[in-house]
Amino acid sequence: MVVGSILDPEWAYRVGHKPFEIMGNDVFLVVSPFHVHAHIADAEVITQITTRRNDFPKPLELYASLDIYGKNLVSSEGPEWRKHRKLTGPSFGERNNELVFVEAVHHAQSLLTLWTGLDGSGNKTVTDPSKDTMRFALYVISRAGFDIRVLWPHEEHAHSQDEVDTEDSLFVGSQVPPGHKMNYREALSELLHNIIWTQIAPAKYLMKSPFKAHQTAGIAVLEWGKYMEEIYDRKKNQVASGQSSSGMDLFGALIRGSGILDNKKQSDFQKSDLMGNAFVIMLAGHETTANALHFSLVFLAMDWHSQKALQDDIDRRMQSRPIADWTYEEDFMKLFNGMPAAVMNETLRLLQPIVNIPKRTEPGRPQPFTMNGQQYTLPGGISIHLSSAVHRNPKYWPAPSPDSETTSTSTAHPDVDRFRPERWLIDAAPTTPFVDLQYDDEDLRGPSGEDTSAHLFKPVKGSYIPFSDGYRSCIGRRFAQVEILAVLAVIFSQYSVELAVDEFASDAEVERMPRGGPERKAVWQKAVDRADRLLRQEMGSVITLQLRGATIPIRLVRRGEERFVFE
Ligand code: HEM
Repeated sequence: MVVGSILDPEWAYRVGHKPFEIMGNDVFLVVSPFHVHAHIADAEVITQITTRRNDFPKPLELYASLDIYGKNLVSSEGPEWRKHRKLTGPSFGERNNELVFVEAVHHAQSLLTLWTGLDGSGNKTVTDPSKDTMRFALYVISRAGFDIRVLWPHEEHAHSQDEVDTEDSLFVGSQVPPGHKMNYREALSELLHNIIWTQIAPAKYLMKSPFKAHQTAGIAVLEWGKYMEEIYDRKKNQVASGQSSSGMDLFGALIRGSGILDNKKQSDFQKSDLMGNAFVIMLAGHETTANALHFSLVFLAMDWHSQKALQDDIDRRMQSRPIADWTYEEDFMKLFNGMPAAVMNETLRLLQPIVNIPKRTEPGRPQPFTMNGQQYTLPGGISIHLSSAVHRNPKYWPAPSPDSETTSTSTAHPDVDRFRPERWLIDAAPTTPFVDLQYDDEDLRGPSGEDTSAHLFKPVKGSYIPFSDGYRSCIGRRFAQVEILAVLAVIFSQYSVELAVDEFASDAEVERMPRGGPERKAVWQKAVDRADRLLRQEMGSVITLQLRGATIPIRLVRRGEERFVFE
């Protein structure tokens, strides 16, 4: 069973820590005549790998598909990576988080309107919430990062063309603008869906292929490139004329930082470097966050007690102040120290968007490491997988107190494999003081501060790596945390999320079943079992881990109007 499982590249998501238990070790090698793979679920070893950047570089061949528009921060190593990190790093400082918070709150309300209707009554089935969370996260990064305002279809009528034309920012909506074949959102979403094809041929040849998927990929590559060109030209003119924009203004910062407009100096950068970075930040900046939001909603819909605890915690922390008064400065830390962060952390623990963080050793350069006081060596020229199974390694993840209730899926799964955000609340007092990594160059670092709140359970260093760790950790970690916590707070301060049960019973049938009674519970349980099966079996990664070929429909209902509450 284990041998069969580990041939699946995403086995760590499907079977968790089991193979390590059977092997009796949290590091094991899979050796074939062609290659050696090391799988690692030990926190101490993971920390050594993430902090020794030169000994354990990234396998760049895996990132080639991200180079469509140019080399970038994600797909480079060594001195080239330093160059890209220095260019992009300054845009991710603390001062930009306010903007991310504001945009996330704004778009969260638009998302709610889409899901609950203009009158906010809700209780309508959202068949594929992942599509909308993807749209939400794309709109936040577009505005916060690139000054592009994307209008939701239900909001387009509220913006006259005159208003749109006089704004400094670029407005894009569902219309296909002149000179384009796809709207902005379609171009990126088609590109991401079909990115694999970009590896077999350049866009202009893909467009001539008899296969629809190839043609779509080709068009999407060119379309997205055109949008980027337009944004670049617009920004270039703004920078050249000394205009400044608020917030991250990533493109502006890239143009200024690269010195590309400075005719007197030889720049280290080319336009393709700016395009390449803009593309990967847009991509990395929305798919991961969208998944985390989507899965948080589904997990909470399956677990009424955790959802209620979340709502109570948000009410207590935000004290029913109107959403319009929420600010990053006053409110982010409240959310980061409480149940909203516990929900976010637990979702990322169970469904880490990048299942195996890939590293390697250089050929001919074996690398020593220590584990439990013993010295070992990883051979040179091998692939290394920092396995998300470390997130389900029982030695790092104590169960929450037995009296923290759960209505979630059956207790058939071991605790460590279940969604229990309460496990993050078990040690509410700050434990050891936070010790930040020493970076040899401050410009190379991403966001400062802790991965998780000091007021919540503090995982052993290296045992919780949804954002990776060390030098090559996620530069957008704080961006993502601000965004996810803001949207969770907006949604759950007003609404509850439930699984839609349309497949099992009509609305009229549900209404006839007594509230809280066994008949209703049986229907709800069917929806939970289906969702549980899909989340455990039907996911796959193209770039990040997502549901593939199936959806888990949900409904948002006003708080107090829930249909499926069982004590
Ligand atoms: C829940 C949300 C997110 C998760 C779980 C996540 C996870 C990760 C992980 C695991 C890596 C390391 C990848 C590797 O080693 O191959 C990474 C890198 C990166 N992430 Fe994120 N990310 C998230 C959100 C974001 C956001 C919002 C942005 C930008 C706005 C972003 C931009 C990047 C970039 C540019 C890198 C490459 C950094 C480097 O190599 O120096 N990510 N992310």
